[in-house]
Amino acid sequence: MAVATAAALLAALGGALWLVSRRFVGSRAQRLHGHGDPALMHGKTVLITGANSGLGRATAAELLRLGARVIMGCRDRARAEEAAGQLRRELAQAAGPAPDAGGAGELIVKELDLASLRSVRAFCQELLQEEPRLDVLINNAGIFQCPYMKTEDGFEMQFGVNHLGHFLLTHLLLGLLKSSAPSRIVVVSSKLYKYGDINFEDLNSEQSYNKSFCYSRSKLANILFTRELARRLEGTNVTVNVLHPGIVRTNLGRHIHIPLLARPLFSLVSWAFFKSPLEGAQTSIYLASSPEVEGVSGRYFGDCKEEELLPKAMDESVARKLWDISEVMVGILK
Ligand SMILES: NC(=O)C1=CN([C@@H]2O[C@H](COP(=O)(O)OP(=O)(O)OC[C@H]3O[C@@H](n4cnc5c(N)ncnc54)[C@H](OP(=O)(O)O)[C@@H]3O)[C@@H](O)[C@H]2O)C=CC1
Ligand SMILES: CC1=C(/C=C/C(C)=C/C=C/C(C)=C/C=O)C(C)(C)CCC1
Repeated sequence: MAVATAAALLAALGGALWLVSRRFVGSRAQRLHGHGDPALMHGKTVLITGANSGLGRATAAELLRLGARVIMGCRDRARAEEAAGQLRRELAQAAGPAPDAGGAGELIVKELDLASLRSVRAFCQELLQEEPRLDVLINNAGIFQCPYMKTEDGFEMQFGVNHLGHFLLTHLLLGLLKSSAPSRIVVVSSKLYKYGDINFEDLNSEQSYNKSFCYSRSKLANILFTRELARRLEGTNVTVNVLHPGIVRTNLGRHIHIPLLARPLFSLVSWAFFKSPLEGAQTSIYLASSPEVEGVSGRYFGDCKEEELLPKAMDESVARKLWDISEVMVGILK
């Protein structure tokens, strides 16, 4: 009995030490790649969708630190202004009492609801009037496993926001990206694409709705979109790449129901095993800024390295068909 208790205590102590050391090591390894030049993004304009929270917020913070003019495309102005204020304060604190004048970038908040094609069009119209250039577009915003809902235009919400909203956004900004070339498009997908399929006969999930399948389908659509766009952009000096960030502690899981009593345990587990937003944002930052990926297009990345895709994510005929149907759905082609 005494031996069993001692063993249990030792195991608990060992586990706790391991968790703490993992966090300690993790915090030292938050930045996977050195951004060498602190003014790497000076003079560059970057648009990040969903930049008020999680990965988008961390990506905005880093690119701002590297000197970019960062446009935060967010659906809720109040939440976005609050995040922008915090980011500006963090930057000022990091700069200390004698900030390097002209070194850090600039943050601009703009309203963009990807669940509304009207909002996407209004956002782009304003951006095209105000911005002479766009060097990087980061399609980051996303919604995960929500209950069945439709966008303003009647699309299943996850497919509508994660794929179709970004599809129209990219289409409307492509001219500016081309005239700003060399320029980059970065698409945030997920490893969960593996469990999705593009079921063309029910893209709005009216016959049946499975929230996990629909999330995976939208993330597979992100990859097929990237590969088809890369093909169409050959020779333009505009590149497009897609990534998965790993499992990251963000607000994405807001629609997952966890019983009240289990939440502390879940928080502990996520604290120990999930990446921090800054760790999770490394591949987005890398693809947006690193000279290493200059000219690289149509590839899939994780942890700042290229990874292989399943055949279903490389199927050119599915990618073309999805492209054609998406054009009709967002009203580019009647
Ligand atoms: N966290 C993870 O483990 C993983 C995340 N990802 C992907 O990373 C991306 C970022 O997610 P993450 O940072 O984790 O999650 P968060 O929920 O923290 O951030 C998502 C962002 O998307 C915004 N958003 C949601 N719906 C809309 C909309 N209709 N219009 C405009 N913006 C919208 C949210 O705005 P608001 O704050 O107003 O809700 C928020 O800013 C997503 O594409 C997600 O699929 C992929 C794999 C794993
Ligand atoms: C961290 C965390 C949660 C979980 C989030 C999860 C599990 C998100 C997983 C997202 C993945 C794997 C997306 C892949 O594309 C909860 C439930 C909101 C509770 C509060 C803390």
